[in-house]
Amino acid sequence: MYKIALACDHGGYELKEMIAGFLLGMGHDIFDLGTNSTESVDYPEYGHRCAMAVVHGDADLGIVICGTGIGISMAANKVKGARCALCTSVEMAELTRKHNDANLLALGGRILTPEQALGIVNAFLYTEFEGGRHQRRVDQLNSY
Ligand SMILES: O=C(CO)[C@H](O)[C@H](O)COP(=O)(O)O
Repeated sequence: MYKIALACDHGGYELKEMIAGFLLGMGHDIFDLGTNSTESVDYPEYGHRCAMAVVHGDADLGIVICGTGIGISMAANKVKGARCALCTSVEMAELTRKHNDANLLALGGRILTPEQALGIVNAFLYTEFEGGRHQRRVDQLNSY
């Protein structure tokens, strides 16, 4: 079971709440970093907050959500050690775990259906990093 940090802006709030329920139902711990309503907020603060929690070991993995997933993934990736992947398909979620050892997943609350989002989250949580040649590349990412 994982401890998973969650953060969103107003565009991702409804999807965050649904994912939180899904994760709790599967027995994971969650670390909810907000926002906690549909009132307008600025996504950089939330993406940064979630990535800091993961990089500092307060959570095993993070999930960040804004309207598109783009801005909040940009914010998360500003944090050294964060490897945040914006995914729109199960295949992308599997490949970013296998190849990039992504430690944060970004989703678009205005882009994905709830069913698509849960499939992506499930794939992200249950796919392992393959290591090997990919480790060398992740090491390069981590060195910048
Ligand atoms: O997707 C996003 C960033 O990438 C934001 O959720 C979006 O820009 C918010 O827009 P608005 O203030 O019009 O609700």
